[in-house]
Amino acid sequence: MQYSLFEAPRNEASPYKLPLSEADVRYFPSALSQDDADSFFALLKNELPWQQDTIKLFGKSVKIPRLQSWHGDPECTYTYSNLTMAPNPWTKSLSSIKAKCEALCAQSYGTRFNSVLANWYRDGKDSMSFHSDDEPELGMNPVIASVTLGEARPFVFKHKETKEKYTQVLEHGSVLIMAGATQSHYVHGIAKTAKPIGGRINLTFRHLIQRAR
Ligand SMILES: O=C(O)CCC(=O)C(=O)O
Ligand SMILES: [Fe+2]
Repeated sequence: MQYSLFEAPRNEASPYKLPLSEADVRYFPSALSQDDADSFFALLKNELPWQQDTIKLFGKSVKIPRLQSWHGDPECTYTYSNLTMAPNPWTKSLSSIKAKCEALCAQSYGTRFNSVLANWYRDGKDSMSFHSDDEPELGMNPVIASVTLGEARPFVFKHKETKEKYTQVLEHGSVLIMAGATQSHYVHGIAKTAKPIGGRINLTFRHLIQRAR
């Protein structure tokens, strides 16, 4: 059977390009096989040193509504909402998922990642508020690869000027690549839900630029 361009099965070789103006976002629904996604979920859940960090918001200390773990090459210290994190080392699973993301990026961007922020959303009460990944150490127009394991959650983009929203459900084993001017024009986030849902791990692979000391 022949597929027309529009009926082509969604697979790793043909990402879905999100219909967002002034952005470059590609979605690979089954970048990881079901078996790999299942085993990485179980491994990472147990092996990463998850912690609930505290950030300063308007002068007040607040616990973030999820657990996090920051990993990367030794020089990759990261500052996020006044929180400075020294990197934990790469684990075998993280390095192997990183290689997969680099392969997906190879043709269009050639990005090599040197760090990853892991987030553990324990249930529907855990969330991430709207933000852009636009810290100076990410440089202009960063390429960020976001891997989802576990419960699928809606990922919402909101245009900074028009406020227009677009939602992509991020499924188990998927990879979403944000590139180009995406961070300049959009914020993104994961909302809370009252539905009884399971846990989700998200990994955002990043390339940090070293600042001159
Ligand atoms: O959990 C997600 O899908 C989003 C994570 C995210 O935006 C981030 O880590 O910067
Ligand atoms: Fe983000």
